[in-house]
Amino acid sequence: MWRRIVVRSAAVTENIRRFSIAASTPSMPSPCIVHKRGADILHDPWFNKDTGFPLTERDRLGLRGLLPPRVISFEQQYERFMKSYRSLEKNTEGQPDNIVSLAKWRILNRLHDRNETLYYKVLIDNIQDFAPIIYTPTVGLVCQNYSGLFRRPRGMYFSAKDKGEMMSIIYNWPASEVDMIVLTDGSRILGLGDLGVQGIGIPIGKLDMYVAAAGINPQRVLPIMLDVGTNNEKLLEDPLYLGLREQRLEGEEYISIVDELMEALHKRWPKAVIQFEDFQFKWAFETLQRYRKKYCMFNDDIQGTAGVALAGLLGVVRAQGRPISDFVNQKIVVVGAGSAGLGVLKMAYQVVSGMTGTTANPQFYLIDKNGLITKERSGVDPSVAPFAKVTDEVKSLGLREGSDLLEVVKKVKPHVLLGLSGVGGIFNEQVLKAMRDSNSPKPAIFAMSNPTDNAECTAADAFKHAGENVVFGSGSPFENVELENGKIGYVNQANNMYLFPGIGLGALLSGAQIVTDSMLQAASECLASYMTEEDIQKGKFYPSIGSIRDITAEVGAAVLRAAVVEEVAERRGEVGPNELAHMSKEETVEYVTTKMWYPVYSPLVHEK
Ligand SMILES: NC(=O)c1ccc[n+]([C@@H]2O[C@H](COP(=O)([O-])OP(=O)(O)OC[C@H]3O[C@@H](n4cnc5c(N)ncnc54)[C@H](O)[C@@H]3O)[C@@H](O)[C@H]2O)c1
Ligand SMILES: O=C(O)C[C@H](O)C(=O)O
Ligand SMILES: [Mg+2]
Repeated sequence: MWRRIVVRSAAVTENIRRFSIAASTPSMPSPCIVHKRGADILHDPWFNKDTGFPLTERDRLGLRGLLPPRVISFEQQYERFMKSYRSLEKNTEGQPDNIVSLAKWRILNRLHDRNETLYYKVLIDNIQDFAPIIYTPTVGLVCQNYSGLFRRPRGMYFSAKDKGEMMSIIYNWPASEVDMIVLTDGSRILGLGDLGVQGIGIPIGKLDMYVAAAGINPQRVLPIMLDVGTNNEKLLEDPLYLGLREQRLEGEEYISIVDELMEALHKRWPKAVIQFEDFQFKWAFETLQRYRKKYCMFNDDIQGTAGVALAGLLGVVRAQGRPISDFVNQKIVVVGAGSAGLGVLKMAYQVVSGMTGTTANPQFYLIDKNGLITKERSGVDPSVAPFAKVTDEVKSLGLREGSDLLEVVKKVKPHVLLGLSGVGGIFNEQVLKAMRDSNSPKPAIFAMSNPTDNAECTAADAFKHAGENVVFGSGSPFENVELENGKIGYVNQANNMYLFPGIGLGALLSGAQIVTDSMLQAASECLASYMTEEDIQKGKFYPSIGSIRDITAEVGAAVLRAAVVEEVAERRGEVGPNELAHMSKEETVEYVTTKMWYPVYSPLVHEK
């Protein structure tokens, strides 16, 4: 017995040592095997280096004569791209925002289609500037115009017509290894509604963030659109619409097609993590329940958003100068009882129960398009029911079933007003002024709906009407606000981008069979504790997007550790749960960091 333990821990120590060395020794990029030659390489964005191919490589790969003779370094290519991007910015000055954003998206997309290594290098180094183009909010505009913008396919497209054949279609994907999959059916794209096949832009944007923030190798990501029709009449009538021109599948027909796709994905890539994204309410919860114990999957809108919002809500308590345990006394009004709003409330209830050791009945209020939700409401969805308020409780405040937002804010006087309704401007002047009159020293306003026009209020309006003392977060980026007192009103981007890349990365590296609640909680706690007291006092609850790779490594490590503790981790390559269990927190972060892909030109080695 003793002998076995000693032998095992020696091996563990050796593995940890090897990783520490790997982390600290700068190494040559590993060679990359390529099964093609000549022009085929130039036309493959995974391998293409444009004018960056060294002469020896041109010789080896049959590229001589196919490129101008001069070799341009990676750094020079980078500079050249950035120069053309900056000149586009200058040339489009004064034009409408949408036109400028789309022009920026086009130039980045062209690079993405041509040379992925350079694309991800510019993306990572300029994430602050480029995230709003390849991700929220511009990605919404791209989805709305997708059929017109379409030039080249990206990812896989499955449709209702593929039923019965998905298991074979899946093998049409050229990469033998896939780590991260983001899947949508296009039914609730941001706050823009049903965009059918055009919703493919969302998985593409999310996976770009996976590469940029979590260092997932872009050769191992797979965006998927499951086109089961659309109920969007405008799209159905559009002769250039690229999806199925029929109404969405419903009921058993719908779920059986998702079942088939999930089975096919699992069969070919059993270790891949699958993120569900932008599914309409009725299927978001149903599919999560159906698959979360069977596959390594999570729903970003429900679970990723919850963790990010919770980190913000705990930040509000800290900003008020109260101990975290005071969270149980916070009055929070959540506007929007959909996938996102319910996800947030569910996690917030769990935290309160954890803190109080009892079944929670906190002062959290839920509003949907029909107003305040109470037990009196008939026909409430079972996922909403636990958050409906007891009628007598709201009566004592002078409220009733269906009370409107303004009334609720006036009577409840919440510490936090959190919007996940998809309705732009719903936090209007009156509502914001009512927040100013709440008793909180630092009222918090989270206008989390996307894209920008769907935000419940703008940052400027929040500071103007609710007072310069407010703390503010929004799903889409807004500029910081110059306040009349000469200070800066800080804008937090309260977006699930701060968690989903780390959740996916941690799940992947731990080899987790499933994504558990404690892995998700670990992610949220990690984000919540990332900000210093000084940051919090300045109203900063989330890191700046420039540090997204750093926070993602931390979140990834936290998720990985939770998976090991919960014993859902499995060996993936040379490091298994045993070795991971023996790593300190710092070693885990270091391990996760060494596993992140970074864009450099690897020497290409041809193999038949
Ligand atoms: N910031 C983030 O990270 C993040 C994450 C997920 C979702 N979101 C955004 O949240 C929004 C909602 O997403 P979802 O998946 O929950 O959508 P959903 O369709 O599931 O839910 C929307 C909810 O809003 C309610 N609603 C509609 N009109 C309302 C009104 N006038 N007043 C009050 N409530 C109203 C609906 O009744 C419904 O309960 C979207 O805009 C999405 O972009 C943001
Ligand atoms: O995509 C985003 O920016 C966040 C979120 O997943 C959403 O659906 O709005
Ligand atoms: Mg989403």
